[in-house]
Parts: sequence; structure tokens; C-alpha cells
Amino acid sequence: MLLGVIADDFTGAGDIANTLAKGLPGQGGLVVTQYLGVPKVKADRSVEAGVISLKTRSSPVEDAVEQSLAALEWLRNQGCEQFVFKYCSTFDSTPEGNIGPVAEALATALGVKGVIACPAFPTVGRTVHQGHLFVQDRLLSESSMRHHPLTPMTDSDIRRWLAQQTRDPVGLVNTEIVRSGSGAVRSALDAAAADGATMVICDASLDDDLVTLGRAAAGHRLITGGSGIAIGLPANFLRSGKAAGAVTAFCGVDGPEAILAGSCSATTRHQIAVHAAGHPIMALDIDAAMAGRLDVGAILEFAAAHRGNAPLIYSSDDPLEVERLQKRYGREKVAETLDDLFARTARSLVESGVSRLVVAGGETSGAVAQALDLDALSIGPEIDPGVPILIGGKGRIALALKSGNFGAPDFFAKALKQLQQGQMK
Ligand SMILES: Nc1ncnc2c1ncn2[C@@H]1O[C@H](COP(=O)(O)OP(=O)(O)O)[C@@H](O)[C@H]1O
Ligand SMILES: O=C(O)[C@@H](O)C(=O)COP(=O)(O)O
Repeated sequence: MLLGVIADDFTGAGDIANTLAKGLPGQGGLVVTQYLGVPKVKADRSVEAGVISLKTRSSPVEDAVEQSLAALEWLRNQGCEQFVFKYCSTFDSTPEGNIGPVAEALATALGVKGVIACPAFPTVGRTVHQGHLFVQDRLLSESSMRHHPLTPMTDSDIRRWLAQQTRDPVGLVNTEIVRSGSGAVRSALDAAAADGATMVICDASLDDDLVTLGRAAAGHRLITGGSGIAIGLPANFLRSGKAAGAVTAFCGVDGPEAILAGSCSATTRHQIAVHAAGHPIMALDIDAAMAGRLDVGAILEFAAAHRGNAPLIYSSDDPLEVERLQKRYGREKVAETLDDLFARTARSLVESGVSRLVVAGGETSGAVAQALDLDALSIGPEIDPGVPILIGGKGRIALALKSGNFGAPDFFAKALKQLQQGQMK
């Protein structure tokens, strides 16, 4: 294994696994496997990039640090020479963490400073200018992310936001330096390290900027960012002859299907509305769930009754209703109860024969994937930017784990079709 990725959630892990498997157009990518948690056994020798999915984005800081260091240890033992800490392209975190504390702990363990921190993912409209993060044409703090149920993003100056989470000062490499080339970026990172910075926010608004950052990162032990930061990394290993350029065959999975949505993002809520126009949907009664009165049996009956017509089960709601529920029951308690409900539902659905499953939401996907005990997933073709088909499990289950914010309006129906049909990539 050449490259090891520690991802702070499951949808983010799939996102970066997809980027590494694709590589740059015409060059091919790496042989990638996505692991669900830190594996207990050695990796297959064919794997060039191992992506460990953790569910640490919203966990207590100490847990996130401990689990990330355990992931680093395993990846080191597989022979990795470079490590990426993958977080969200909307920099999902709170003033306490977890991006800063995890990144500094990894940097300390690897003995490095002047580490790239770049959440940019231009394909889906996330760009960084003078250390400020934009979502399309809006500052992050003016996007729907300011209402996120767990990590409301209320400051677009991610250097300032990150500095609240870190021990060391946070540096900046701006667009002017990035556009001067990878040599200029390396010098700027060295200068920031000499000034005591562990984390250095790097501007990027085009894929070309990310390719430059990727080239600058050749030989660096640690890189941090969204999946965009991985765009240029396979090329470094291909150039040095350490990787061969992977082309993977993929064939679809035929079988019963279901869609589970726990994301409350504006994108997911719109996708649910689009899906509802032609397919059966079931809204979960959260008050009943909180009172322990929501029966998984009723959800299974709904899914079975609508088999073949893409049944969708969701908890997603608008910011006002989310706020009401969180005030009434507590933010953590609602998240924990819904995670548990989606986990039990997914397990029962798979036991009842479902073999194509689409899940919306990072926390929700984490709860579902952990419940299914899948260990490792192989990466299939991309459904929409940032969302690949994933295949795993003894019974061969096809999954689409969608970030709340990703995907076209008709994502749900399209994803189920692609999980079935498959295609060569
Ligand atoms: N109706 C609701 N009210 C309050 N919280 C909710 C509701 N539905 C889902 N949630 C919580 O919102 C969070 C959504 O996070 P996540 O699944 O990561 O989606 P995203 O990918 O949009 O961040 C989860 O913790 C989930 O339990
Ligand atoms: O970087 C991204 O935006 C995604 O890869 C990601 O991390 C997804 O997180 P959720 O939106 O919480 O699913």
C-alpha cells in the first residue's frame, strides 16, 4: 500500500476513494479499497490506496484523535509512505474540533509541520479564496451549511475557524502563490512551518490549482483536505513508477432495493421531493422514534410492499423542525436515536433480501454501513461527482453512500438503476 487515507465520515471516504480510483483523465488511478473502520487483518497486497472510513466528524475530540491515530498506525503497518486526512469540502467542524486536533495529532505522530489544508472541490462548487470557503457563489456562512444539524458553519474564514481548534498558528498559501507553481507552494509551506504553523490553508478554485498542490505534496508525509486534494496524488505515484494505473471491471447487482435518507441538507430534501413525484416515500415520525414507539417492522412492510418501485424512507426535515426536535430532546440524543433507527432498519432490510441500498447523509451512512458489517468495499463507477458505486459483503451488496450535499435532483432513482446495471470503467 502506497497511500493511506483517514476519512472522518463514510460518505467522505467514498468520495476520496472515487477520486483516487479515477485519477487524472487519460492517466488512470490507483487500486483503491474502502475499509469500514480500522481493519483487524492485513490488507490485500494488490491495494495501492487504502481509505479508512471513520465516524469521527461529530464525535468527542479525544475519541476522534484516538481512532485517527489507530487508523494511521494500521496504514503505516501496511507500508504507506503518504497519508491523507480527509474531511468535508464544507469544512464541517465546531470551534472545538475535530479537524484541528486530529490533524495536529497526525502531524505530531509523523513529525511534520507546514501541512496542506485544502477543502476545495471545484466540481461541486467548493472553492477557497484568501482562506475563505465558498459554496458556489456564496460564502460558506451564507450557504445552507449554516443550518447543519451537527456542525453549523457560521464562519467562512476557515483560517480563523481552524485556529480556534489548533494549538499552533494556522498559515495561508494564497492563489497568487499556488498559480506560481508547485515549487512556490513548497517554499511557502516550508516558510509557514518555520513560523510554527502545523496547518496551512491553501487556496484553490480550479482543478488545476489542486493538481499543482498535489504535485507540491509529492513526498510529503501528511496532506489534509476534501477529496479535491487527492486529484493530483495518483499522478505522483504513477510518475515514479510505484503504481501502474488501475482499470477496474465492475458488474452490477440485481435484487430488491431501498433508499434511506437522514440528511437534512437542502440538496437531499429537494432530491426527496423530486423522487416523491414518481415513487413511494415514507416519512419517519421522529417524536415516535424518540419515545421508542417507532416500529422497524412497519418500515420493512412499507419497503416490501413497494419493492421494485424504489421506496424511500426518510427522517430529513427543514431547519425549523430540526431545531424544534433538538431543543426538545437534545442534539446528541436525536442524532443517536436516528443513527440507531437507520442502523436497525438497514440490517433488517438486508436480512430480508435487499441488495441495492442508497443512503443519504454522512452520519446516516456511517450508522448504516457499520450495522451491515461489510469490512471492505470495492469502488465502482461514479454515479454523480463525489459518489461512487460501492460493492461489498459476502452476499455482494451494492451501495451508494451519498453526501447530504451531493447529487443531481434525480439522484435516488438514477443511483438504484446504476447499482443494478453496472458498467465498465
Ligand atoms: N428530522 C430530524 N430532526 C433532527 N435531526 C435530524 C433529523 N433527521 C436527521 N437528523 C440528524 O441530522 C444529521 C444529518 O447528518 P448526516 O447524516 O451526516 O447528513 P449530511 O450528509 O447532510 O451532513 C444526523 O445526525 C441525523 O441523525
Ligand atoms: O467533502 C465532501 O463534501 C464530502 O465528501 C463529505 O465529506 C460528505 O459529508 P456529508 O455531507 O456529511 O455526507
